[in-house]
Amino acid sequence: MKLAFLASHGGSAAKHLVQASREGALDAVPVALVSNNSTSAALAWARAAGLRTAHLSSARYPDAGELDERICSFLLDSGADTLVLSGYMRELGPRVLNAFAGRLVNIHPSLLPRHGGRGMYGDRVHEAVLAAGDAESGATVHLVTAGIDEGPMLAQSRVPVLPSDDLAALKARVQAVEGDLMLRALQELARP
Ligand SMILES: Nc1nc2c(c(=O)[nH]1)N[C@@H](CN(C=O)c1ccc(C(=O)N[C@@H](CCC(=O)O)C(=O)O)cc1)CN2
Ligand SMILES: NCC(=O)N[C@@H]1O[C@H](COP(=O)([O-])[O-])[C@@H](O)[C@H]1O
Repeated sequence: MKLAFLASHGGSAAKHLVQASREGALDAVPVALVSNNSTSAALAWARAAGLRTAHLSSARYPDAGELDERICSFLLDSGADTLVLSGYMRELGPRVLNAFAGRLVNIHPSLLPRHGGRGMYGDRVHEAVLAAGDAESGATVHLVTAGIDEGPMLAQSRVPVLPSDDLAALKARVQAVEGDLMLRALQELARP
């Protein structure tokens, strides 16, 4: 399995997968990372880890079709056969979706289908969980399809929501389970 990643910020799940690959816990070779954020920590650690990297964004390519093509070409040229979204905050276009159909996964910081869809990302998700008074939250790994967060779910990990929780506490508890959840999902995907 040749892994590529898309990340907008820290790319923590991607970093966990790279570490697992290096330690032999995942039969995969990380090859590339793309970010829409030129100052993202993900671009920095990916470069340091020897991955091919690119900054590809709507600011550089305002035409959505051209951006989709640029991302797709870069990923295919890297030799990637599997694509992981690790906190990527933009809608993927049809070229990337088609090129990696069935081998394209995303991690979302809630128990989908609750608190997902357009506009639901990052801290907004945890704020929605707290506002709804949910007794539990967690993370979901799902296959990525055209509709935002609508693809088939591959794995979920549940955490309690405590009465004392604020945004930071809930976010930290959810993020603490994301890396191993993504690893479990990729191990399943890698199985022959
Ligand atoms: N075609 C698809 N593209 C993406 C999917 C998907 O399922 N199908 N998943 C998302 C990941 N994601 C949540 O898991 C997500 C990310 C961002 C948004 C969103 O509303 N973004 C805003 C812009 C936010 C910003 O730039 O800071 C927007 O597009 O208006 C929703 C869900 C990734 N892509
Ligand atoms: N809808 C997508 C979404 O909200 N993804 C979430 O963004 C965070 C990225 O953090 P990171 O960049 O530090 O890994 C993660 O918690 C991930 O689940």
